[in-house]
Formats: sequence, C-alpha cells, structure tokens
Amino acid sequence: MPKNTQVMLMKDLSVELGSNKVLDSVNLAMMAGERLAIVGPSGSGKSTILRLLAGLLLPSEGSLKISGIDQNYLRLDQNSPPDVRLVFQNPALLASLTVKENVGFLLEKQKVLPEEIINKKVINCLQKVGLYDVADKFPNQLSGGMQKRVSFARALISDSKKGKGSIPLLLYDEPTAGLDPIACTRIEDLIIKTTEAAEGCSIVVSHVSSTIERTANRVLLLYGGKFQWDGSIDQFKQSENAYVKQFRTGNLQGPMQPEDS
Ligand SMILES: Nc1ncnc2c1ncn2[C@@H]1O[C@H](COP(=O)(O)OP(=O)(O)OP(=O)(O)O)[C@@H](O)[C@H]1O
Repeated sequence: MPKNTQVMLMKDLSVELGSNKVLDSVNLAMMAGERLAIVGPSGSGKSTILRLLAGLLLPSEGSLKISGIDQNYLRLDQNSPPDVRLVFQNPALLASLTVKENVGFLLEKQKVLPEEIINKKVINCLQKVGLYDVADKFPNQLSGGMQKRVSFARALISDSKKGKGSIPLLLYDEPTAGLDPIACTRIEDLIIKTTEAAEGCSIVVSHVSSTIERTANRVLLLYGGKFQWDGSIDQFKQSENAYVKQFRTGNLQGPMQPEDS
C-alpha cells in the first residue's frame, strides 16, 4: 500500500458529552502503514476516540474522514461503511453461535459468498491466530485466551463488499489489560500478526508499556481534550516532555492531575 495514502483525518474535531468537552478541537492525520498507540490517564478520552472511529458516536464539531470519506452518520445508518474493525477488551462473542458463526458473521450477513468459501475463509483466519479444530465449538467451551484469539480471527475477516484498495483500520481497546506478562506477549504478537495479515493500520489504546512499545510505531498522548504529544515510539521512550515523562514514570508530580481529568 502506498505510504502517502491517508487512512483517517480528524479536523478541528470536538466531542461534548453532557457538559464535558472530552475532545477539544483535535487534529490528527493517520497514514497507511502507521500503527498508533493512544495513551493518557483514565478519563482523558481514549475510548471516545475509538467510539468515534467505530461509528458509535459523531463529533459535536469539526470533521472526521475515514478513507477520504466524511463520517456524517452513525455506522448503522451508513450505506457503505468504512472498513473499521474493533477488537474489544473482552472477546464479546455471541454465546449462542459457534466459533465459525461468530467469526464468519459479517460474511453470512452479506450473503455474497457461497457457504463453502465462507467456511474456508473462517478456518483460514482461525489458523492464522493458532486455533485448530474449534470451528464447531461454542465460546463457553473455550478458555478465556482462546476466546480472545477468536475475536482476533474475527478482525481478520475481510469485508466481501470492499475493494482491494481499501485499507482496514483495526482498533484494539486495552487488549492486554489485566493479563500476566506472558499472556501479554502472546496478545501483542497477535496484534502485530493480525494487523499485518489484514494489511491494515492499527490503533491500540493501552496503559501497558510493553504493549505500547511492541505494537506501535507512533504514540499520541491525550490529556485535557487535546493531543499533548505526538511522536515516534523511539522518541516516546526517551522524551523529556513533561506529559510523556509523567506517564512513563507514573510520577504523581506533573502536569496531569486527577482533579483536572
Ligand atoms: N455518556 C457520557 N456522558 C457524559 N460524559 C461521558 C460519557 N461517556 C464518557 N464520558 C466522560 O468522557 C470522558 C472521557 O471518557 P473515556 O471513556 O473516553 O476516557 P478513557 O481515556 O477511555 O478512560 P479509561 O482509561 O478510564 O478507559 C470521561 O471524563 C468520562 O467521564
């Protein structure tokens, strides 16, 4: 994919929730090949950004473009929605459907491809995340870790109605929260593998330093409704910027204080 293709653009974008201005005139351009980590203290608006990109929320002011198209409607009201795939913190699988039905849900709904092709695609996606012989099982017959893998396999399914040119945007919401360090490494590997296999761009929201460092090539720090810092992962690891330093070290002293957030 050409590196100069713009995948997403936020222009003077604000979001007000009740009396709270969660995002305050933010600007952000994301290009093909970028893997972003969005970091910031609790309540700084990270999930709000993911909700905007997933089409669950619209900006109060300003504009959001995905693949060059202005997002003026919520996702369910769009005729030709952009290819944005959300991997939730918990696997969010439908308990009454088999693994195969969960992963192939979009393709079944679209009724474009024949059943045997859908089956092949689903098995292929499951194998890519290291799952074998689970297609006919129900989610509650799998371990938590396996369920998480199923949710990654679901993000690998490409929309049969999308042209080859479209670049999928994969969103990962706190994918390693509460996991032990070894499970973290497995999920981080899976994020990298899934994003590569989908030939997409990724945005990871995470507080976990290994996840930020291993899955992203660019980091944005969100606080007070604005991106306070934007740079490469190598710059993030060394930056003397007061926000970045406080986030990295967990210092109580610094520009980010709980009463402000
Ligand atoms: N429906 C809502 N109505 C009013 N305020 C809301 C609503 N949803 C979220 N907020 C507020 O918006 C702000 C941003 O919330 P958001 O969940 O995006 O933060 P976050 O950075 O993802 O936090 P965390 O790291 O704790 O998940 C918070 O102050 C929150 O209280």
